[in-house]
Amino acid sequence: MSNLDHDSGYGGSISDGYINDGSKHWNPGMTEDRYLPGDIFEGEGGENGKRVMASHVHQLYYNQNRAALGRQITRTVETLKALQQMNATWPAQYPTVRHPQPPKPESRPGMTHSQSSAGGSGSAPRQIDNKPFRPDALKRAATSLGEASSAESSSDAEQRRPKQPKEPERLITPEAAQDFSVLKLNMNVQGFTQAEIAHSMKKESIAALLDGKINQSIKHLLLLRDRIEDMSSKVLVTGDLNAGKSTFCNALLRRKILPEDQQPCTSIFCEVLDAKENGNLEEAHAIPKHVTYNRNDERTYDVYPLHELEKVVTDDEKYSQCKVYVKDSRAIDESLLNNGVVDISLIDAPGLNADSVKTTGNFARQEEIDVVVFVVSAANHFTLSAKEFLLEAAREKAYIFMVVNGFDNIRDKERCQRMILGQIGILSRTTFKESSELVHFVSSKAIPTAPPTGPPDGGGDGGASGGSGSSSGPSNDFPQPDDEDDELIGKHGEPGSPPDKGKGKDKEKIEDFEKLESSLRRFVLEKRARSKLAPARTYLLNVLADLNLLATVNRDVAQSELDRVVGELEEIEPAFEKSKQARSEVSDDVDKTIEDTCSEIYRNTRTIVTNAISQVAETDLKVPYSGLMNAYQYAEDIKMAMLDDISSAVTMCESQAKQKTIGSVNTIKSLGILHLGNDYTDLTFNSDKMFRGRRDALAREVDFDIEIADFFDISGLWDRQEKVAGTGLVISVLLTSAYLLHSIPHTLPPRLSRRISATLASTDYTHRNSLRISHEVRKILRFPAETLRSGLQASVRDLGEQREERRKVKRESEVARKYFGNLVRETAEGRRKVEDVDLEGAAPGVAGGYESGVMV
Ligand SMILES: Nc1nc2c(ncn2[C@@H]2O[C@H](COP(=O)(O)OP(=O)(O)OP(=O)(O)O)[C@@H](O)[C@H]2O)c(=O)[nH]1
Repeated sequence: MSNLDHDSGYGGSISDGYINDGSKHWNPGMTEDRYLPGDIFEGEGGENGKRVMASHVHQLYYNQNRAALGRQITRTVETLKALQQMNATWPAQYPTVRHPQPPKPESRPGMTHSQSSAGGSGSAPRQIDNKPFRPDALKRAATSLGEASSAESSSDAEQRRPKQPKEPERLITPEAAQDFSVLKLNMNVQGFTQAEIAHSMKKESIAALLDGKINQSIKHLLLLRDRIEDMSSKVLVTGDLNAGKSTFCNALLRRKILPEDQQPCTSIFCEVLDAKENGNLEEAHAIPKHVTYNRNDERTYDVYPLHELEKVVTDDEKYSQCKVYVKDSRAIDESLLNNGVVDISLIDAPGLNADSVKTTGNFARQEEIDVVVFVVSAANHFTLSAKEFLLEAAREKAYIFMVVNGFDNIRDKERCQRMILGQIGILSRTTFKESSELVHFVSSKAIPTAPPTGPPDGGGDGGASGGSGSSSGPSNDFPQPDDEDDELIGKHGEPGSPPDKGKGKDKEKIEDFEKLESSLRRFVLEKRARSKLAPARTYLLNVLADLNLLATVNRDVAQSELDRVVGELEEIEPAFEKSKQARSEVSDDVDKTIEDTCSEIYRNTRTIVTNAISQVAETDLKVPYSGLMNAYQYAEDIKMAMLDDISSAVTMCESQAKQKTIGSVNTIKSLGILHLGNDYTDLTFNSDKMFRGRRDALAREVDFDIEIADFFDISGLWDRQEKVAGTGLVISVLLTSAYLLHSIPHTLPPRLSRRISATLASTDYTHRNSLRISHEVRKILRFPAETLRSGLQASVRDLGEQREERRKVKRESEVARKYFGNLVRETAEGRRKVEDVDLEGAAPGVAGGYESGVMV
């Protein structure tokens, strides 16, 4: 305060000589702040000087607070926008879950973990280490409370976390959702709690809802910023019918702008604004009912000159309200409208009665109304409507500025004060407590006013002479009191006589009114601080608390996700490598199995068929020889028997190949089961179907006619010829013939066998059949081999995809954990800053100043 005594607080000291001539001008270029009342230096030690100083300091604090809140709003909007982006890539969890709170041993239920996994792997994982690898199925978080009843600290909970990656932990309580105020999601489904609905919803849907909430919040914050940056303040003047509201407004303006009448006349809301807001043009804009006013659009109002205002204010049929632009050329330290600090507008409301009390109550509740001034007639006290209004308004606006008007009419002033203050005590305790600042007993009519059209008379110096304004002197037109106890000056028997003639008394009234004015000014400034800054402060505190909770939960969720995927990766990585190795090893094994099987079958078939062909002559074919007559048939039979023998050798080879194939199919199958487990697709293999397509048409192939030569062993014949040489020709012929006929069963088979063998050799029969059989086996084995190979391939691919997906989740979770970790810090920091914005006890010498009634 000692500094303040010497320093304006705006960066320039008094000795800078800005305004040391005491001139009542302000210098807008000097600082950002606009309020610099000229009488700031008048009597430094005087009460007025201190009051002015105090409001000066108040303004300084106001600007500091306003700037701090404005900065925080900007920062919070940026934070929300960043959260929206984050939410798009990493859908934020809506905390129906409670993150581990600092331990509250008495009440806290044991925590149960559940999760919603971001997993979502597209395909089933494969077997790892011969045991099926099955990450847990996706789950949404579910409400679960209190399995264990004993208390548990966060670090206990931390330690309790299983080493193996299981479900990431979520600590669920539906109450956490209740902790939200601004970002609370509106999920109303009858019969379900918010938490239940949240749990049943997809993460993305919740993220989308949250996104909407964030948008709303950003919009609201921007409105709040506009509001705190708005330099205007609206003062609603209301009160009973004929209490003198219009007269009071005129007195504040020092001009008779609003029509005053003995009878109730104001029937619409009249807002009086500085003409500067209307291009310095004095006029009234009457706004027809159901039209939204836009000063720049003349279609939205009718223009009236000020002296015709009466026509407008009484016409509640056509108009709903009117804006009255007036010039207020009083000095900034005197003028309420043009005060150099805020653009104040006065709203003269229609008098209260049973019909209007609701409308006015609603009007007063509007956000833009910073201050409510209640005008009550000193003679009439509070009517029923007044009481109803005040009780209702007290709920919204703790303090009401009370103007007890027509005090000039009261003879026993002390008694009147006592009675009215008593009533105020009942109607608004808070106002009563600050009554020295908030309750003023004045005579508005005693304040000199200039006519609506004429120039303002320039302020209260001497203009109060005779107690009359330039256009309307005090009169006895003030309503007569109902209360018999009230004693009115100029009452019965003195019609028309002024209530007070003494010049000294008028001066007193003017002083009282001026006191009211400076109180009102302080009150407007302070209330403005509350009504403009408090909503921003409260909202910021709420939104930052919500963000902090959201961030804390999501940081924990991100950490859990991270733990989970890191654990899963520890299993997947080696499984993936193993699976890749298995793929190539098994592929080689299978190739080898097929190759070995086929070559063995080829070799085996070749040996057997070759043997069969070469040995067919020695085989007992069991074909009876029934003499020469049937020799030809015999030869045919022998030939067929030989071919059958060879065919059955081939058939035997085929069935051996079948057996071999079954064995190899089983080998491949066991390889599949070994490496793919249950994911191995087993094919049904029916060996009976093998070798059915191509019948061995051997008989057709060996299609030669039996020749005579086949029956004779020529070389044997020549041997014989030698032996029988010397015997007679006939005997010789006979013997030879007999020998030939006799030797047919011996000579025919080798002969036929040779021919068959030669024919088969010429068609490469053995090789062809061996090849055919081994080819068929290869063809059969290729199926399970291919299935196994593609199974292994799929396993590698799946594990690779799983690995990639987990890696992605890991990366995202790391980003999210970091982001939300920062957000936790940022929002806590932001909240502290906003908490530091102290709107209650702001300016020293102002806050609490009402208590004593003197600003110190
Ligand atoms: N004696 C005396 N008369 C006053 C005072 N203030 C207002 N009046 C008179 O009271 C009557 C009503 O004043 P208005 O200002 O029209 O009252 P109001 O509350 O605006 O009336 P409505 O808006 O119509 O309800 C007028 O005749 C004023 O001259 C005052 O301080 N003393």
